[in-house]
Amino acid sequence: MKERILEVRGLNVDYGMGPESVRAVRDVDLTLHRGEVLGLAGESGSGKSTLAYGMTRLLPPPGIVAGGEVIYHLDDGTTVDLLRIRDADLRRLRWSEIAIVFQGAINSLNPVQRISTQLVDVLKAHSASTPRARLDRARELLTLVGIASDRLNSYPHQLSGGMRQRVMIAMALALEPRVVIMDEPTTALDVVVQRQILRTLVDLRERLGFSVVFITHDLSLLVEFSDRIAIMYAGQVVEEAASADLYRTPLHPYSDGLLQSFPALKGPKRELSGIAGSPPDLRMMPSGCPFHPRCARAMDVCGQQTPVLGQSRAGRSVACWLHPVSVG
Ligand SMILES: Nc1ncnc2c1ncn2[C@@H]1O[C@H](COP(=O)(O)OP(=O)(O)OP(=O)(O)O)[C@@H](O)[C@H]1O
Repeated sequence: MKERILEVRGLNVDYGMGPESVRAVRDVDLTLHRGEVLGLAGESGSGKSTLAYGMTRLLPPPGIVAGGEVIYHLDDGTTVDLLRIRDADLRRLRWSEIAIVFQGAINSLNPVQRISTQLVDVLKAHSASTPRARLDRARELLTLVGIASDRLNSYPHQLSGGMRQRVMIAMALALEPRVVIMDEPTTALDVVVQRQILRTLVDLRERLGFSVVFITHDLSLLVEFSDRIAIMYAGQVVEEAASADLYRTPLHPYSDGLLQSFPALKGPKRELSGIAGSPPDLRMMPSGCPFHPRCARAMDVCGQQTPVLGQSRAGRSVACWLHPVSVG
C-alpha cells in the first residue's frame, strides 16, 4: 500500500461563531500519499482555499476550525496532529516539511528587494549555512525551476508573471519540503504558461519525491497533472478518484458537469454544457444533497437525505444516491 503522508479526518471549518456562523468545510476526509499529486477542484466558493488554510492552521479570522484532525506522518514514523501541536512546533514544520503557496502569492514578492535577497532570507530563517552556501543554493533553486541563475539579482518587476510564479515555487522548495500545497498558483497566468509551470512542478516532484496538493477550479489542468482528484461542492468532498477514472467515468453528476465545462483533451470533440444554476448560499443550504437543486438526475431521496462519501459498489468514492455506498 502507498505510504500516507498527510491525512485530513472529519475536518469542519466555520466562518463566524454562534447562530450567524456558516460551515464552509464540512466533514472532509482526504489522504495524501508520498510522492503523489492530489488535485482539489470545485467552483469558486466550494471551500478549497478554506480547506487548505484550515488544515495548515493559517485561517484568517473569522475562520475557525470547528473539528477534525490533520495527521502528518513524520519521516521517523511518528505522527503529529497539525491542529493540536504547539505553535512553535508548527512553525518548524512549515517550509521545512510542508510548504504552502497561496492564492495571490505571486504578488507577495517584495517589490523593493532583489530575488536573491528574498530567496536567501527563506534559507537564512531556517538553516544555519554560510552566506556563500545560501547564495549558491538560491542560484541552484532558480535553475531548478527553469530560471537562468543570472536573474538572481533581478527585482520582481523585471520578471514576467510566469517567472515570478517560478520564483514562488523555488521558495517553496527551498528547504526540501515533503509536502507542497498550492492554491490556484497559476490562475493569473495564461494557459500556456500555466501548463509549463505545472509541468516543471510535476517533473520536480518526480526528481525530488515531494507530494503536492494542487487546488484549482480548472479541472482540465488537474486531469492532466494530478494522480488523484477530489471534487468539492458546498464545502464537502463529493467524489474522489484516480484522475484517469474521474476523466473517463465521473460518477457524481457535479463532477460530470465540471468535466463538461472544458474541451476534451483527447478523442472526439464534445458539446460544452457546463452546470446550470449556482452553488448554494452557505447560510441557506438545501436539504438532502447540496447539489440536488442543480442536478438533472435528482430523485426524491436527494432532497430528503444527505448522501455521505463512501465506497460505491464499484469501489469508487462518491457521495451520491445514484451510487449507493456498499454496506458491510
Ligand atoms: N471571511 C469569510 N467570512 C465568511 N464567509 C467566508 C469568508 N471567506 C470565505 N467565506 C465563504 O466560504 C466559502 C468557501 O470559500 P473559499 O474561498 O474557501 O472557496 P474556494 O473554493 O477556494 O473559492 P475560490 O476558488 O474562489 O478561491 C464561500 O462560500 C465563501 O463565501
